[in-house]
Amino acid sequence: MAGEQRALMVVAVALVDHAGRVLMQRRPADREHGGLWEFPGGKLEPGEGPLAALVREVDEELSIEVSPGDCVPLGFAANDAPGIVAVAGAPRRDVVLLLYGCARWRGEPRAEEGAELGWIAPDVCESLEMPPLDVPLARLAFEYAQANG
Ligand SMILES: Nc1nc2c([nH]c(=O)n2[C@@H]2O[C@H](COP(=O)(O)OP(=O)(O)OP(=O)(O)O)[C@@H](O)[C@H]2O)c(=O)[nH]1
Repeated sequence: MAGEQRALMVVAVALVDHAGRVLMQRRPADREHGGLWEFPGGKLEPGEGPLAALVREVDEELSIEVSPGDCVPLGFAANDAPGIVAVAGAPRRDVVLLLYGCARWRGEPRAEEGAELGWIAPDVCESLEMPPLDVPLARLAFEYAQANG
């Protein structure tokens, strides 16, 4: 329906290496959720499907190439679920975050300007501060990393 308010759809990837670590990105300090560690990704553009958005976002944010066939849906999180606590100062809106796992890519991941990248081991994950929807998805990411790293 015209003018209907829909949830913001965001797609993200858990890239895993052979040591079972997961690539995470620290958001630039001056942005929403600044300083928090998240799975790389971003918003779907109008008319775009989640896999197309994922391929585009990893190219833009990490300068790497992934094939849709190498990306496995791991799960999703939405902020109307019980237990999801918004970060102070973040706008109130419905967001759905779709997480994919991926163990194959071309190129060397590079951080975009102002961001930082880290290969995160499972034992370090607990100590990272993340945006609310990335928190429940981290468990799925590390399970995938353990099975596919
Ligand atoms: N990963 C993640 N993103 C969230 C959560 N909650 C929430 O509002 N978002 C928002 O979802 C959007 C993700 O898209 P994005 O990564 O392309 O956004 P951005 O601010 O980096 O880039 P932009 O300049 O395109 O807006 C951001 O506006 C982010 O703040 C969450 O819990 N996890």
